[in-house]
Amino acid sequence: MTGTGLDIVLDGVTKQYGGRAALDAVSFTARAGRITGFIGRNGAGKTTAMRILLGLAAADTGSATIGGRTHLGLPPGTVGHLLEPAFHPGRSGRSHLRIPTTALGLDPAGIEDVLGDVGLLEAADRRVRGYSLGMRQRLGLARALLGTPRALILDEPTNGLDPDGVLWLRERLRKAADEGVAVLVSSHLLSELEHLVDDVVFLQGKVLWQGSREDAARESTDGSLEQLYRQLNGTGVAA
Ligand SMILES: Nc1ncnc2c1ncn2[C@@H]1O[C@H](COP(=O)(O)OP(=O)(O)OP(=O)(O)O)[C@@H](O)[C@H]1O
Repeated sequence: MTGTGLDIVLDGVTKQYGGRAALDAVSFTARAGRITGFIGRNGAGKTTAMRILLGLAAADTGSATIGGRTHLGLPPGTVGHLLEPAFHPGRSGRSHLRIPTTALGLDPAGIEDVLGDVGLLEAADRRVRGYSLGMRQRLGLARALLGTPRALILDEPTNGLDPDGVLWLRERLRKAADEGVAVLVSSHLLSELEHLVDDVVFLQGKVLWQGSREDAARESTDGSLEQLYRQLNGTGVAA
């Protein structure tokens, strides 16, 4: 189960690293009850924006809020996230879920639910060192879905997933959005996002374009996100 949603809002966020702007006055809203695709080249600032939303990096100017509050001001467990997941290779998948479950005071039965959800029940007691890339990604998603998150922030969630995993994720994120959760998902796979998102934000340090999937289809000369990406970047090369 996921909880009723909260808008994810970046408002005029600028972030510089070594005098170069990774984000330049970036503003967008990923609305509750919708899936927002976050699209951009390598180095476009997607991860930086997500790190700022999660309180892992500080904006130089502007604000990053979820339901009107910064991440620090939210009750623990409000935001499920998948961002460069790190696991202890010597611990089992299940034990990686026990820690946040205890810390957040969640019902331990939820661990079995999410393990079943991501298809890791059989492998749950094996050490993560023996997991494939896709299994690690599933474990990261299980952690993001624990409890009743009201917003989901997922950086490249389809990385390493097999076709079953991709299809499962698509349905799971739609279910979350239908329950009112705000879902912000970055991906390099434009074709994957075609089938997933309600709204899109094209980022290249600045917001190049944002709007609904329907508006994107109207803007794109052939209706696809891939073509709109080409138009915005003035290039024949897709991400
Ligand atoms: N901690 C850091 N120190 C210095 N520069 C950084 C740091 N984090 C990000 N950057 C720089 O900020 C810019 C944006 O990086 P970011 O990782 O946010 O992009 P991205 O869109 O997530 O890229 P990718 O698709 O490759 O994951 C890049 O130029 C990157 O080198």
